[in-house]
Amino acid sequence: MKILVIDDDYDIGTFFRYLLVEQGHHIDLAHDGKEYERLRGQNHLYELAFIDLKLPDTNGLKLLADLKQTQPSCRCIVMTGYSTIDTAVEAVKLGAEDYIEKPFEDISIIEEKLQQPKQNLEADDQIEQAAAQSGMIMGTSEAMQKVIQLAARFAQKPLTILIDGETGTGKEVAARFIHELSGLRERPFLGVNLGALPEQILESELFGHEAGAFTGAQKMRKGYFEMASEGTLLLDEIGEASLSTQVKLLRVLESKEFYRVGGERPIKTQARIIAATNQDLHLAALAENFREDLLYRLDVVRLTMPPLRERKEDIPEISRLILYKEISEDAVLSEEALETLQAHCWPGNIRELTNVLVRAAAEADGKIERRHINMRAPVRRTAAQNHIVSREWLREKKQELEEENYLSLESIIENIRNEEKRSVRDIIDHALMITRGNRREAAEILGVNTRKLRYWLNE
Ligand SMILES: Nc1ncnc2c1ncn2[C@@H]1O[C@H](COP(=O)(O)OP(=O)(O)OP(=O)(O)O)[C@@H](O)[C@H]1O
Repeated sequence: MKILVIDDDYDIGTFFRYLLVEQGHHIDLAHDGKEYERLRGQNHLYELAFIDLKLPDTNGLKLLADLKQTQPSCRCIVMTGYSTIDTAVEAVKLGAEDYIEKPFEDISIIEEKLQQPKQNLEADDQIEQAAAQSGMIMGTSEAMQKVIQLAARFAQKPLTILIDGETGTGKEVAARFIHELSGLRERPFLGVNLGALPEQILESELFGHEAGAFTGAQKMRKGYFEMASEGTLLLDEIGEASLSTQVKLLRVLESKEFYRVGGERPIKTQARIIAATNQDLHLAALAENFREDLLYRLDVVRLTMPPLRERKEDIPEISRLILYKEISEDAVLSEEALETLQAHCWPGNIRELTNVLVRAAAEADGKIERRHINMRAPVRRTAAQNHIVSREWLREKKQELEEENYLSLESIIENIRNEEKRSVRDIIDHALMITRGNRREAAEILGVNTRKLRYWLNE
């Protein structure tokens, strides 16, 4: 095999040469960017490259990107110290097959890389299987394929994964998918919704409690961290966690240890943590509603689930499979019905699509036509709508509101509008501040395109 090793440490070069030449491989060494350029000029074709990320005259990521561009079939493994794990994650996103940490604990990890990787077919099979087990419909859209590839690359690494995306996009399904792919599938997968429980109950749910820790705690009980130990723990709706829960989570992520409520003995956890949120945690951190240090711990690998409106080509397959699963294999959609589904913007994403399909199937009792598709979820009527609204009642309400605020209705509305504008401006200002005025990056943080941001700025 023809192998390229890029590392400024001469000892590492010697080590590789000794190991690889002895096994009959051909090896080229580059100690910096300049030597890489020289080899590049000689048009060698490599099957495998080991690339150190820290080089004296350039960045290993740059060389990796160049190598992947000029020789896409060359498998690249980056070498990194644990402190540069973020860069290693970046490298995998750029196309590196894997990263290995230096110093090498034993050489088997390098020898493993000398074997041909698992056939793509086999890897594809594993992905299909994990999708089936987790109930994830993958579709073929580019947006979703990117997420799946990224998930597959990181599933087996002991890294924390943050999954974000709008409500109903399948964050929980994706977490199960990762668990299935991770090699932990025989171990437990547990999910806990951090927004659903009051603070004190949540603490004992997460960490467990000792017998007698509080009134009613008659027996010792294990918490999620303990039950999921060695498996996967999904911290769902992490953006809803109170600041004090955030502190406790940070402590566990840092030390891999926790105490049961009322306990004195630290308990170790190996649980692989996946966090999910539909909030922009970076904005929440800016507003000081989310701890930055915790965000940094969680946001090692981020998967952003695409909204359904950005994967409209997947709607036929998703609809067909949902109907098959939820209704029957005979339930079918007419062409027009499908067109209607593809034209909708789906603010509630796949959850909303499921509800719409189930309602339509109930109404159609056979082939689903356009007329059976009703996007609007049943709207809960407000008190005012149920009231037989009289002029009298309206006048009274208006008066009540104006007296409460010491202002006319018109001024109240004006104030609300100004207040809204001010908070939007604050958010945009902050986004520009942390990106040092880079509009493209700021727009990315805010989840809009640069044209929209420009429009907002003009506004
Ligand atoms: N890719 C998918 N394949 C099949 N079903 C999906 C997919 N994505 C979402 N769903 C279905 O949509 C519903 C919502 O999914 P899920 O709970 O994973 O979304 P979520 O992003 O975690 O939502 P929320 O933020 O509101 O908790 C579930 O019924 C789930 O089965």
